[in-house]
Amino acid sequence: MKVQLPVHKNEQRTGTVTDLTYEGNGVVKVDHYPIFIPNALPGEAIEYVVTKVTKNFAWGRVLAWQSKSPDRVDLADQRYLQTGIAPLGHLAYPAQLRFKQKLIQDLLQKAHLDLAVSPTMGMAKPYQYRNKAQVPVKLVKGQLQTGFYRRGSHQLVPIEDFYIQDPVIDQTILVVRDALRKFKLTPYDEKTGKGIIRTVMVRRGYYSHEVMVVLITKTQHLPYAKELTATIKKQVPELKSLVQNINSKPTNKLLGDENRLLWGQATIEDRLLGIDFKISPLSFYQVNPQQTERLYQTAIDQAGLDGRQTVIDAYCGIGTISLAVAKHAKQVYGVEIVPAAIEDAKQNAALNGITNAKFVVGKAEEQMAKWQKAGLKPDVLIVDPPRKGLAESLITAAGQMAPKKIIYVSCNPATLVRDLQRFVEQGYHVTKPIQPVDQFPQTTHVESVTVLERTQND
Ligand SMILES: C[S@@+](CC[C@H](N)C(=O)[O-])C[C@H]1O[C@@H](n2cnc3c(N)ncnc32)[C@H](O)[C@@H]1O
Repeated sequence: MKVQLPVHKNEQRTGTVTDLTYEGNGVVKVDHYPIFIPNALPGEAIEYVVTKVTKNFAWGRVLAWQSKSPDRVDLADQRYLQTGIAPLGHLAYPAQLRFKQKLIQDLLQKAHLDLAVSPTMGMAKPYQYRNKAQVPVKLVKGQLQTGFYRRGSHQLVPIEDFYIQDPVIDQTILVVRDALRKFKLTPYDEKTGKGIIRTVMVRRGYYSHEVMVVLITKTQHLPYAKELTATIKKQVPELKSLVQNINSKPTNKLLGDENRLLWGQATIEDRLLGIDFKISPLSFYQVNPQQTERLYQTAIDQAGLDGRQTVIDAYCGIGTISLAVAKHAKQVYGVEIVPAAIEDAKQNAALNGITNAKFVVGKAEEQMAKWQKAGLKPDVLIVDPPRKGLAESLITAAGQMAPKKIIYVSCNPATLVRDLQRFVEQGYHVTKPIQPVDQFPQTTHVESVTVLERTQND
């Protein structure tokens, strides 16, 4: 039987936006049927056209505004919305912070969890914060360009000012782009498999100001390598490392496994929470150092350490939290699935003279069960999982290990709320308002810190 839908494709309608989705799209409802409309904000009356219809929802595009939200800001460049560089760039920053707080509140309410959420900790300057850029290189109208892909496509939109990146990184990308043009290096073409340059990656230490440039190539051979090096070195005074990374596979994966040092050092250094880190082209490193410090400091403060505790840092990555915690704990154990990250964590521990942090490669859920069987009794468990949240077996093992406190650093409120319900079943309860911290201003990402304590002592 054909379902009668309340709207049809290409229909022009008027409506009032009632909500903003977790992806930053406005929502207009027709008889409870939602239509998602980019660049439309709650409270706005709009004329729109329906662009796509499915059984449960539709998509639309704004044709005109009859009234605009007081929270709307005129984004100077619409390309930031089109590419997804700044999907909330049209929303005033205080409203972005409220949006992130409300997103967690709404999910808690849906799950019937009566918990408080503090106002989101924001940045004084919520742009130009990223310490790393990865920009594709493509031929556009016959000219080599750097920029960003249009949302949901591989169509390059040329961009010079990336708005949320350190401006020195933006300038460095232009130097590299112009050097590639000068020596007529060809961008890699996904369709034909021909061409040389795939992506340019630039990192700059927030405290150290050291710059690393990585040219990701399809081919082993990089023509004019000497000339490119000399040009980039001359025009980027803070350059410390210039690397060619070879990625010859037809893949969406950004980096290949092979690095060739073209000039300078193989790594750059920066600091986080007073700890020095060496960063190589393949290392994971947090992209908003200022807010990472606030996020992790919040987590560490909540752990209430006085030098006597044993702490587990599950999903420890390169050990940022573990190493910062080590100063305030008796012993720290970190587990992480990526071997290279654990290598970095060990090296960073040595670099900083930290001897009370042990790092293990493995799945956190399996390692937790092993530690539990071996009789490890942590006082505090810190978890900082990827978006999919915690494995149920980890929560069970945590329940059996019975740490007094669990600090949950989350980058996805939906899985956070699911996991909080499971922790309640394991005898834990949330003792403080959940603290959102804005790690990615102008985007829809929501990070937060939650403190759980054991309900009954056993
Ligand atoms: C949000 S990051 C944590 C970053 C870390 N706190 C840092 O500062 O480097 C999540 C980490 O979990 C790791 N991971 C993903 N699944 C895992 C698993 N099953 N067990 C252990 N680690 C895992 C990822 O490789 C990633 O490093």
